[in-house]
Amino acid sequence: MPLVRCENRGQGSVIEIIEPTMGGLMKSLNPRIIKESFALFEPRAEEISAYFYGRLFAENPRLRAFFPPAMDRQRSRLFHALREIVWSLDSPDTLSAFLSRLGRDHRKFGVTREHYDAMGRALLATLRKFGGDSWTAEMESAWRAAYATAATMMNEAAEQHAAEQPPWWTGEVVGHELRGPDIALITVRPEHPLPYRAGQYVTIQTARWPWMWRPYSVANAPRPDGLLRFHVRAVPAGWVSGALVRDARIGDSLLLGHAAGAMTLDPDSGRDILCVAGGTGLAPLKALVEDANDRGLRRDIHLLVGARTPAELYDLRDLHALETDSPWVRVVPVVSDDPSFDGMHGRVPDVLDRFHDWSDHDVYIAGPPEMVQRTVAALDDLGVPAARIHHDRLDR
Ligand SMILES: NC(=O)C1=CN([C@@H]2O[C@H](COP(=O)(O)OP(=O)(O)OC[C@H]3O[C@@H](n4cnc5c(N)ncnc54)[C@H](O)[C@@H]3O)[C@@H](O)[C@H]2O)C=CC1
Repeated sequence: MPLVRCENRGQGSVIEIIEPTMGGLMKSLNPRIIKESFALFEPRAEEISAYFYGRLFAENPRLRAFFPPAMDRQRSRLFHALREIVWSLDSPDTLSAFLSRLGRDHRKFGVTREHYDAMGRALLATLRKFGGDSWTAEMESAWRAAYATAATMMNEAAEQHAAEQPPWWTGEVVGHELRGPDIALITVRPEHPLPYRAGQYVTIQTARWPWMWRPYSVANAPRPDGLLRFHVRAVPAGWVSGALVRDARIGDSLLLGHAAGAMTLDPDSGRDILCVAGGTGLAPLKALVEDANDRGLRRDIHLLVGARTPAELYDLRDLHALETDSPWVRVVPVVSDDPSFDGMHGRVPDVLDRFHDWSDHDVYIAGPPEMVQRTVAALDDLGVPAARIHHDRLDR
C-alpha cells in the first residue's frame, strides 16, 4: 500500500505517493473542512474545471494526448468525481468503493503515478487560486490529505485490478445491422473473453475518436461464444455513437473497457419482474430477460418497451420471438408521440398504473435519465419499495 508525502515547497504543494499507510491517511482527513470549502467552489464548477485542465496541460503538455479533443464531458466529470469524493469522505466504505471503481476505470486511459502527482499539483493550485482570500492553511492541508488519500486508493485498486484483468479488450465488429436511420445493432467478438453479468455495461472506444470512451449496455446475457451485442442510437453530439452507427463496418476493431454497473438480477428473489425500457435503454433489459431464461427462472416477466414512434420500436420482431419461446415473458410496446399507433399510447411512466399491481415485483429500468426518474417516482406512488427498483446511470 503506498504512503503519501504532502508538503509545501514555496508556491507549489507536492504530493508524492511513496509507500503504505492508508489508516494514517484516513485519520488525517478532515471531512468538515473539505465539505465547507467545496461549497465555495461548486457554484463555479465550470470555470474551475476549465482552469484546472488548462493549468494541467500547460504544466504537463504530454498529458493533453491522454484526453479527448472535446473536453466538455471531461470537465463535468471532474466535478462529478470531486462531489462524490467530498460527500463520502466520512463514509469509508462508500469512498473506497467509488475510488476503487475510478482507479480501475482509469487503467484504460494509461494513467500512472506520475499523472496522479501532476493532477494533484494542478488541483491544489486551482483551489488555491479560486479560494482567494477565503483559502486557509487548514483548507490547504485538508485538501492535500484528501487528494493523497484518493490517489492512493485509486492506485491500489488499479494495481490490484491489473493482476486480474487487462486495462481493455480489443474486439472485432462481426455484425452491423441498421434498424432505422440512426439505430444500429452491433455485434462484437472480443479477442479474449470479457467477463460481465447480464444488465451491465462496458465502455467502447472507436479508432475514429481516440481516448473517447462511451458506455453501452451489453444487450445479451453472457454466451459460450463470448459475443457481445449493443444497441446504439446516433445522437447529434454523440461522436462515438455516430461513428458506431454510421461508420463502423464488419471487420473493424474496437476497444472495450471492463464491465460495470449494478443492475443485475437477483436470482434468489423469487418475485415476478417488471422491466421498463425507453428507446435503446432496451439493451440491458433484454439481457436480463435472457439471463432469467438461461437460469431457468420461471418468473412472470413484463417488458414495457417505450418509443416515440412505431418505427422506433426497432427490436419488436426479436422481442416477439422471445415472447413466443418463453410464455412467461410478456412484451408491451408503448408509443408516446404517434396517436395513430395501434397499441398502448403514452409515456412509459404514465401507463404503469393501467394494467397491473407492481408492488410485489422486482423492477428494472433503463432509458433517458428523465424517463428513468419519472418511472421511479411513478412506481413509488404505486407502492413499489425503493429497494426493489433497480437502474444504473449511463451518462457518466
Ligand atoms: N444504448 C444503451 O446501451 C443504453 C442506453 N440507455 C439510455 O437510454 C436512452 C435512450 O435514448 P433514446 O433511444 O433516444 O430514447 P427516446 O428519447 O427516443 O425515448 C424513449 C422512450 O422514453 C420516453 N421518454 C423520453 N423522455 C421522457 C421523459 N422526459 N419522461 C417520460 N418519458 C420519456 C419516450 O416517450 C419513449 O417512450 C439514452 O439516454 C441512453 O443513454 C440506457 C441504458 C443502455
